[in-house]
Amino acid sequence: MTSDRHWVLASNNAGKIAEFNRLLQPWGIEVSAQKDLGVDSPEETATTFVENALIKARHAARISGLPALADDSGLAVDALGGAPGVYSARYAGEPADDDANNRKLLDALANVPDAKRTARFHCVLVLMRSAEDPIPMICHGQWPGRIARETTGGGGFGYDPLFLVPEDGCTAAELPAQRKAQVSHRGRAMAELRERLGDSVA
Ligand SMILES: O=P(O)(O)OP(=O)(O)OP(=O)(O)OC[C@H]1O[C@@H](n2cnc3c(O)ncnc32)[C@H](O)[C@@H]1O
Ligand SMILES: [Mg+2]
Repeated sequence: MTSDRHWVLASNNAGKIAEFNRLLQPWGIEVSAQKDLGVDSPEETATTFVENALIKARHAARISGLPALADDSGLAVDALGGAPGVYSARYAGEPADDDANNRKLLDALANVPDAKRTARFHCVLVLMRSAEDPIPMICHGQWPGRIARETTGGGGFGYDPLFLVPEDGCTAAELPAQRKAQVSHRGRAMAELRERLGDSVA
């Protein structure tokens, strides 16, 4: 297990970084966002969340010399055969634009009835103790929900304003940050990581 108390967070997404800072706060580990350590974003060339997360973690660990935590995540919509999936960030093209992605998703689902608008967020986390770590720790969280017919709410990021959370009766963008951190795909993956790290974190 890692004993290093300073990790690099291998993400450039401000929304994710805020969620990780909240989730990691009780762990007693200092976490730096990769850009604060001069680490750029690698190209996400793979077709799986797992491989893209490995690419991000390995790149950040190599350049920073620190243990690296990466998240590759996305929205899988059943009526679209799992799209946008690993391409969620660039669904409407590059550079990534959350509003354009949400508009494209609404257009794609325009003729899909409510009962068939089911979807889930996936989050794959990778923790690499070093760039050469031969046994990266890989955790997966999922969050089932439904795609709304219009955007609602100002919190979160990405597809949150379109993602209806059945138990809460609102979109993810309307949830308090603390609640999203508990129940989301990212929160669930982090809970798995926390459990597997056991006594090696506070
Ligand atoms: O690669 P990094 O730098 O971490 O940032 P990114 O935004 O490019 O991250 P991904 O490649 O993992 O793409 C994930 C996309 O999936 C969507 N997404 C993931 N988690 C989400 C969440 O909690 N709420 C809303 N949308 C989310 C959102 O569009 C993200 O841009
Ligand atoms: Mg990305």
